Amino acid sequence: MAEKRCWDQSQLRKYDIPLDEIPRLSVRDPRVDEFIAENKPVVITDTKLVASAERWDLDYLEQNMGNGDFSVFLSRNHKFKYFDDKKIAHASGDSRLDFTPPTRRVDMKLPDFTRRLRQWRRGDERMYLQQALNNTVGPAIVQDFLNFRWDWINSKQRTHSWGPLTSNLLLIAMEGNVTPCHYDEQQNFFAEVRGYKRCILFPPEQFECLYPHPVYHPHDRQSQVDFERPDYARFPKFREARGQEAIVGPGDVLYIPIYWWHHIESLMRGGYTISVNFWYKAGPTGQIVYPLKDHQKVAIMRNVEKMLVEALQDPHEVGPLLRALVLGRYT
Ligand SMILES: CCC[C@@H](CC(=O)O)C(=O)C(=O)O
Ligand SMILES: [Zn+2]
Repeated sequence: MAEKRCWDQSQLRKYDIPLDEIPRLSVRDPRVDEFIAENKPVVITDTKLVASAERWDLDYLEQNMGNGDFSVFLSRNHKFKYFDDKKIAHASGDSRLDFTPPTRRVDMKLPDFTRRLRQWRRGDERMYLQQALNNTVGPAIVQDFLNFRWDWINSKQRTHSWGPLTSNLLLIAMEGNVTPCHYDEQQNFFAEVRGYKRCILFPPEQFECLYPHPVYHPHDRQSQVDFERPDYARFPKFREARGQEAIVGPGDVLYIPIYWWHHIESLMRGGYTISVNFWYKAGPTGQIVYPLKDHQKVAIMRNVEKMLVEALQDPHEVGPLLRALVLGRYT
């Protein structure tokens, strides 16, 4: 029986990128573990992982989130491109780094956030609450958190020898908000609690099509390509990018494998969305097997960049040195 779809194509932003579909498998399907073992994305349904959060809406959160401060990012447009503010200071020695932060972070109490959300008018800065769940939340939220299906997710962590859980981010986005394409160095079970999010993923081997900022740059790990207005002159291989897409809704859990690129948007005209992610450190590398996997080569490239910036001090000398090393010799 065809699932009743709660969204339509008009709610998705238009990109000129060919997209395949990420498989959706029931939590009881044994192929789920095969996908995770192979570091391949999959939408897992019926996990009940965050079923205890099904009742989370703005009113409930306002009543029960306690009086703690929450990190809210503000943007003058719909994009919330992550940046590492520690790298601004470091790179500021490099005068030619013309970095202007695309968003600003403010601390807000939950009631302030929900009020500003309700009062939001076109032209106001968009908001995106992104806060690690911690012990400042109220007892009802603690109870909901403790009632997450830790048995299921802990069994996945064990089965696949992942490292420790590092954090659960509570994500409350306005409809239409976009987290532009980037990769993380952690395994991620991305649980959708409320609303619908469109996730576009690319495998690590598409590194050459997605042109990440240099490692020393505040936008390290983020793609330089603006999906809405790609600069094919600077990023010609972006034409070869081919993504995998999933629209996740309440109760869905998307496995975002470590080092996989992902662009995530809250559907337009879909109302605010609530997600909780589960980030895990990678497991031990174990036996090195050749040829190396693509994500291992990304890790090697990161280390080479870090070593060269450290050795040369001036990041602008890295390009010329690598060109001298490669051109006419390793080409
Ligand atoms: C700050 C993290 C945001 C999230 C994307 C999104 O839901 O907007 C993501 O990129 C991840 O879970 O890795
Ligand atoms: Zn991410």
